[in-house]
Amino acid sequence: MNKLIKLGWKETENQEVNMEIIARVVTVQKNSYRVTDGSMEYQAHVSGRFLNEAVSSLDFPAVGDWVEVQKLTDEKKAVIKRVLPRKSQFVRQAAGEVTVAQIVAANMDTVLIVNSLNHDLNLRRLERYILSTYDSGATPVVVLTKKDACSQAEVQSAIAQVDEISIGVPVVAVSSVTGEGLEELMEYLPAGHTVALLGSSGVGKSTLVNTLLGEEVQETKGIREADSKGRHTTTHREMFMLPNGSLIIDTPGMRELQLWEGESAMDTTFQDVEQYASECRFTDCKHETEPGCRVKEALKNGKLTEERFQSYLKLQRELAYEKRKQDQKAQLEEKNRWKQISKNQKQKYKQRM
Ligand SMILES: Nc1nc2c(ncn2[C@@H]2O[C@H](COP(=O)(O)OP(=O)(O)OP(=O)(O)O)[C@@H](O)[C@H]2O)c(=O)[nH]1
Ligand SMILES: [Zn+2]
Repeated sequence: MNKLIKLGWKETENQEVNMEIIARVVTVQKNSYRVTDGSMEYQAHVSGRFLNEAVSSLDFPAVGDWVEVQKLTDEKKAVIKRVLPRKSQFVRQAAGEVTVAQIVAANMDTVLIVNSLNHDLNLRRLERYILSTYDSGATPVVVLTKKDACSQAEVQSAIAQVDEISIGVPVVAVSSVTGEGLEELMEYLPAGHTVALLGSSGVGKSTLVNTLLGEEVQETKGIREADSKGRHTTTHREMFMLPNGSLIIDTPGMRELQLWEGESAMDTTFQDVEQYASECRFTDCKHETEPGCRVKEALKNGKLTEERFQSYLKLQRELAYEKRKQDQKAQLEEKNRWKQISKNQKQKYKQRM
């Protein structure tokens, strides 16, 4: 039981389960998983019954999940019978011919939203990441990296800009080169806390993780093992423990969340829903109770799944939020412009007198 707490288990949750059969998913491969019970790692598969009863891709285990297993200790194998209810989850719409929703991280307490100080600070994207984090059920912390590459004035200006849009969200500036800010960051990553990383390519996520891990643990990140054809493949570890006992989730899927953004996502990812919506009787149809709603019709006859419709609505909400923000900013700029004009006028007036 103590072992599970070390893995991030919270005593207050899931009280009625038998601790002896609980494990946590650390890596997801194609159809198999690596799970740990705190003493040992197992290669795991879902049970036949699980496969039969699974309704959606969201039912399958994800990195960070707590699962009920049957262990075959001698063979270091396990069968996954059930996924315990998630405390938080990040869902990604994997675009392709058929769009499947995919959980890229589960049961994280905190999400580190990583941005680089020496690149353009994309505040819109940052807002979106903050929103997605709240939506996921976790708490966001904004991390601004590469502090060493910036002047103090630049750092302060960036923090001020971020503070303005991320009311109440902690902002920490760090450098993986000098180690500045890392101690402060660790305050948000106490032992037993599960943390996921979110941020665009190149902002310094890997470097940060490696710095926090310290050299001697670094090599656990890629375990080399032989696949079925005897080739050596590198298994990328997706969840690992920092020396202080906090757990870090860093999955490729989390990294790709960045691709799933903006209006273009609405067009490409939800083309089908947009098509239905364009055929609704009313152009401003909310797809709720309106007559002649093609979206409701598609939901009814199964052409559109409820799950997909909900993702669509979520993205729409995000875009609407963004637009509102942009409008507010435009209004503010307009106001400031008039303020300036009237100030100039006043000055002219004074000079005349
Ligand atoms: N000056 C400076 N450079 C850094 C720092 N952290 C990372 N870098 C550099 O930034 C570049 C990108 O760092 P990565 O850690 O690979 O970035 P990432 O976010 O993991 O990128 P992906 O793996 O593509 O998602 C590398 O060249 C790092 O050496 C830092 O604190 N200071
Ligand atoms: Zn409609």
